[in-house]
Amino acid sequence: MSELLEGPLWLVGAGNMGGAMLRGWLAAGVDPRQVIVIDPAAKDLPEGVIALPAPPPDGAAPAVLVLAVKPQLLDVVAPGIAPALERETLLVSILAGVEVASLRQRFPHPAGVVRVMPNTPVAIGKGVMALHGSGLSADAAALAERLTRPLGLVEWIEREDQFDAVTALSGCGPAFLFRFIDAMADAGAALGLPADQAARLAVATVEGAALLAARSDESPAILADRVASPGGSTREGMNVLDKDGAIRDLLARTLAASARRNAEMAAAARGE
Ligand SMILES: NC(=O)C1=CN([C@@H]2O[C@H](COP(=O)(O)OP(=O)(O)OC[C@H]3O[C@@H](n4cnc5c(N)ncnc54)[C@H](O)[C@@H]3O)[C@@H](O)[C@H]2O)C=CC1
Ligand SMILES: O=C(O)[C@@H]1CCC=N1
Repeated sequence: MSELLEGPLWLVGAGNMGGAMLRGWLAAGVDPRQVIVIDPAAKDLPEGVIALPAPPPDGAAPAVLVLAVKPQLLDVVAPGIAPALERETLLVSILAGVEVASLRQRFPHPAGVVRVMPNTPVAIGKGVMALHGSGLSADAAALAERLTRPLGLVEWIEREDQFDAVTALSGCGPAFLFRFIDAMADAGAALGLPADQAARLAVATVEGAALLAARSDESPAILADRVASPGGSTREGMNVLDKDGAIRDLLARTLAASARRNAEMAAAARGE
């Protein structure tokens, strides 16, 4: 048994996000034999992890149940899983837009429920995990922390109604940044660089800038000013990004669209 986990963890759905969390946990020292993946189509599972198409027939409940299927599949998986859980099982859901009340409706036994909004960099321990708990004992909250800390930054979110915003910012955020990296690389190639070299430069520039921002006491605005010498070339470029609030407006509309979609998924899970 690892120190992270004292009983079995069932992972329902081991696709892009569930699989990334699983790799993060194993890298953090979880014993693969403590994990049961319940996913009829799981691919490329790490060695030692038990994979089953349905809950194990022995009737033993898991210590932790992690729900990681598409939100639209909630009502497909819940009837098969819910009866196998007990009051002490910690229910962890990463389903975008599915509220605690909607989870409790489908999974009535667990006392403690945690909504987690992760992102894919958890696979390398550099993720962001936003947590919102309901009915958590001190032990259950500590278990949720132990499980998420090795995967990256953990932030507890007081109000569940802030989850759509968190999802848009840090849950969806990696995809927006990957688009930004591609667009920067394409722009460099359009100026005459070989495409593969432009791609390497773009990734390394974003990596370095993000690490510098993370480690610096200065705000990103100050760090940007440090790059932009007065009358120099950075200022000319930033003038394009800043014209009429172009980049702020673009990101405000991008996050608002994602948050809106989350709210729609929440309504669907409420049966509206
Ligand atoms: N991909 C991401 O970056 C993030 C995803 N999420 C949430 O994670 C959840 C999963 O998303 P992804 O991993 O991207 O989707 P995915 O499609 O990659 O993975 C879903 C997995 O569920 C499995 N599955 C399908 N039917 C099943 C069933 N009846 N029983 C058990 N497993 C079944 C599939 O085989 C697949 O492996 C979603 O609810 C999403 O909102 C949350 C944060 C970030
Ligand atoms: O696209 C989605 O619905 C999920 C939520 C956050 C990232 N992926």
